[in-house]
Amino acid sequence: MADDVIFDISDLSLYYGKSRALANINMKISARSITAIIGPSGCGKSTFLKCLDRMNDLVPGVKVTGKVLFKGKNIYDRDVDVVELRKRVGMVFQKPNPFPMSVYDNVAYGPRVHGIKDKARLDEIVEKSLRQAALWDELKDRLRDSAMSLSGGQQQRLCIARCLAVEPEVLLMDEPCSALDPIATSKIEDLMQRLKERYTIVIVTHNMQQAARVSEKTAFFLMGELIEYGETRRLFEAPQDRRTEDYITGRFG
Ligand SMILES: Nc1ncnc2c1ncn2[C@@H]1O[C@H](COP(=O)(O)OP(=O)(O)OP(=O)(O)O)[C@@H](O)[C@H]1O
Repeated sequence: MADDVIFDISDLSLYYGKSRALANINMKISARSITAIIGPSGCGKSTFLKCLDRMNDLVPGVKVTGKVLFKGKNIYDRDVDVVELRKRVGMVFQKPNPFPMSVYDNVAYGPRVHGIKDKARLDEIVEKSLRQAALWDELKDRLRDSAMSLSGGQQQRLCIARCLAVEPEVLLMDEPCSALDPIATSKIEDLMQRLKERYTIVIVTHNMQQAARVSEKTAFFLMGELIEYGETRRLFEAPQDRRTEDYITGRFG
């Protein structure tokens, strides 16, 4: 359904200096669904993800060509406010990276930066965000504790809550479970299933079982190219490209 497309990417290429890390990517990402990005190390998964909120702008010598339409507007246009873009498109990283401050202050950080000062309003946002991240019951009596005292899985859900606090539309997740044990991983996966009713999620994962479990669509990247993209079940059960088949059956990667 065309009206469900939130990102429409065309002819996207990215160069680090002279070296091309992404080559002519064409891809449409559906709203309120989970899209998984898979592929061997160095194929450009993280680079691609970072193109969706212009995090690559921070790397010196980067050149991006092509278009990334977010709800119809090219985010690489000159008039785009990158701070506003990153509010709408949040990022969760591989290693949980809470700020060295209390649980409450971590979640209130973004809203405060965006000008919300009222204590009652902040309390409300913190509770709502922690509830959405399935952390409220665990942490409601520890709001003043340091975020660094939480377990790795709790820290990662706190980072998700911190993203949700500024009411984004998209969550980009770069291997969000790679530092977590299976129980914490399954909590994050459950959480993603609940969040996709309201948010668009794009997840980079090395774990093909995870891609198969959580996502509606999967994109397979190889050496900066998008080799195959489609419905997750179809891609894993009946890959159309030999290279996809080789990768998912473990023949290389
Ligand atoms: N800041 C950078 N400067 C120069 N080259 C970079 C930079 N970041 C990534 N690259 C190169 O771009 C290519 C793609 O890297 P990227 O991190 O996107 O791959 P990946 O698929 O996410 O890898 P992994 O699964 O190992 O995290 C690699 O060859 C990498 O060395």
